[in-house]
Amino acid sequence: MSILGAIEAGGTKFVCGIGNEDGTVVERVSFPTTTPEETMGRVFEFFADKNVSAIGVGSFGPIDPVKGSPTYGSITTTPKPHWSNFNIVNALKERFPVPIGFDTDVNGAALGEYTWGAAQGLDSCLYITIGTGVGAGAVVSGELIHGLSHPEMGHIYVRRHPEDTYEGTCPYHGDCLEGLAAGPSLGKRWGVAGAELTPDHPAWEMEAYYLAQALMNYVLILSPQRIVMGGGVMKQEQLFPMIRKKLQELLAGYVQHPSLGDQIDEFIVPPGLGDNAGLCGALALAKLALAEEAN
Ligand SMILES: Nc1ncnc2c1ncn2[C@@H]1O[C@H](COP(=O)(O)OP(=O)(O)OP(=O)(O)O)[C@@H](O)[C@H]1O
Ligand SMILES: [Zn+2]
Repeated sequence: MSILGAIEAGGTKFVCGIGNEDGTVVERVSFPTTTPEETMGRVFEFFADKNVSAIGVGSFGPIDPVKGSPTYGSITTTPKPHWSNFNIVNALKERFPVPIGFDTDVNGAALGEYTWGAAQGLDSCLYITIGTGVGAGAVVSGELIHGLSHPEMGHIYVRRHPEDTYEGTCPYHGDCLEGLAAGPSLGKRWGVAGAELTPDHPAWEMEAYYLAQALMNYVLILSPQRIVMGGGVMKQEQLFPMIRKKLQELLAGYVQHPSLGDQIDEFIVPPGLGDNAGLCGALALAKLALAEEAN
């Protein structure tokens, strides 16, 4: 079996790992994201003696994941200092002459859940993370979604909760989904970090209201067979039943399917790969790159 390399390239930290085609991670390291030179130096050092057959990168964005585009492989317009227009794929290729898979962190996580996790055996799934930001990726008919670039499903507009006067944190849109529902918005709205709010706090009803609206839009547009919800905020397990119920209320019976009815507990689920969802996602991108190279 081939040895595969995985890089979860986050805006705060990078996680590098080694694994195999079963989705098993055998070694991992993590370090803070500083400058591209320093951070990639540590990546090169980690993989130098690992003899990997392919490397997958699940990256923070926005990125250019469209093969054939002149800027394919780069992080494009990030406000993060030094990383704008940095081409990760080219940097890796210069060092390691193996297939490199590259996609958004959330497209990677969707592929990982589809390949080894909570969406195994299905044709489609959507993965959404509610963390420092909100992002979602999807597999549809067995393929990751790309287009002009990649979907940005965390920045959709949602109807405002009647009792919410908070302006929203998104630097681009103010009160888009990410602005109203990502982890930092909880702290700013309620004056206490999300992790400190008790499970019966009204914050969670509002949070579920926003997330259920987002899920309704994804159901109506993509019709995924399963929705996997991860990220720091979804550690609040009470959100799952609240989101399922609100989604059913919002859909109001318009889309008829058992997954939206009495089987909704299996439709909206936590990551099957747990806290490894991100790294396994990158591993799945490596596996895909290796398979594409063979074709
Ligand atoms: N138990 C918790 N309950 C509620 N919010 C939490 C909890 N744990 C973490 N958070 C919030 O989740 C956010 C961090 O999310 P996460 O751990 O997914 O990190 P991240 O990788 O930085 O996020 P992103 O994927 O957006 O880059 C913070 O805003 C934090 O306040
Ligand atoms: Zn936004």
